[in-house]
Amino acid sequence: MSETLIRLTVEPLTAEAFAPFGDVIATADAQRHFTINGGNTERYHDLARIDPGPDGRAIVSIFRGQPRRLPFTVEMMERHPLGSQAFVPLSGGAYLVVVAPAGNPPGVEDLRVFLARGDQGVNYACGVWHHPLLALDGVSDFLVIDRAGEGPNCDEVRLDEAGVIELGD
Ligand SMILES: NC(=O)N[C@@H](O)C(=O)O
Ligand code: NI
Repeated sequence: MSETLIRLTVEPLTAEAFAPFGDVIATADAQRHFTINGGNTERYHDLARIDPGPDGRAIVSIFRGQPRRLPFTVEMMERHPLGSQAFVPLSGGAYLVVVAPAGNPPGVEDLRVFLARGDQGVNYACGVWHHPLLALDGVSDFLVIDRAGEGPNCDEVRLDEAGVIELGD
């Protein structure tokens, strides 16, 4: 395995940029919102395509992530071939999202890195490669919606070349 460490570019998370990988769950990106409850509440409607697959069941969990130290070296990626996986921050801190298109195992050149705000969630579409949770600002809770059911639903790959994430210039 090469010892090359490539510095990865970090992009701000936007629905447009993330569209090839899934959905951004945020009020600012709602295609549709409307007032309910007699005017008390605004519903930001249908923000993500939750896909537990034909034989699965959507479940809701909470992940309590320890903060990652920067610079962070991305050495592996994973995917869930049988269902989507959504992360919605509950603690309000920023976090990192590292993804690559579904399909063949990615190389470091295929990685996209996004810095997500604490008011943005993400939903990885079925089979999209991603790095496991990368919380930044302290111990962080995330509501997670993904699949329970039969069959292996987590493939992991090690990258031939690692990528390094640093924030700031
Ligand atoms: N393994 C697990 O449930 N977590 C990962 O899928 C992840 O994306 O954090
Ligand atoms: Ni995952």
